[in-house]
Amino acid sequence: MLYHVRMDVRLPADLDPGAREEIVAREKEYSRRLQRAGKWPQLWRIAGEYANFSILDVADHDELHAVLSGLPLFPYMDIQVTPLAAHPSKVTG
Ligand SMILES: O=C(O)CC1=CCC(=O)O1
Repeated sequence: MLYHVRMDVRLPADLDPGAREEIVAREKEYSRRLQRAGKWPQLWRIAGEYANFSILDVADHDELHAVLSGLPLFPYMDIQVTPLAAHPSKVTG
């Protein structure tokens, strides 16, 4: 199943710079592992914001929740999920 996900990152302004660097590095590694596995096929920065639009390709809502709640930055994110269905006018092939 495909999901459109918006993630807004809201790290505390007073977060220790070393802790910030460490959690962002873990986030990068976590997302790259999922990208290589084909579960995170699209990742776009929203221009001018510390936020992204992503497309996640996972089995179901439960796997989506597991992926999102496993994000190192999950405690510092606002997340909006939109499940995607096939559009009848889409040309395929
Ligand atoms: O920087 C972000 O938008 C948060 C994020 C999600 C995956 C990643 O590598 O960073």
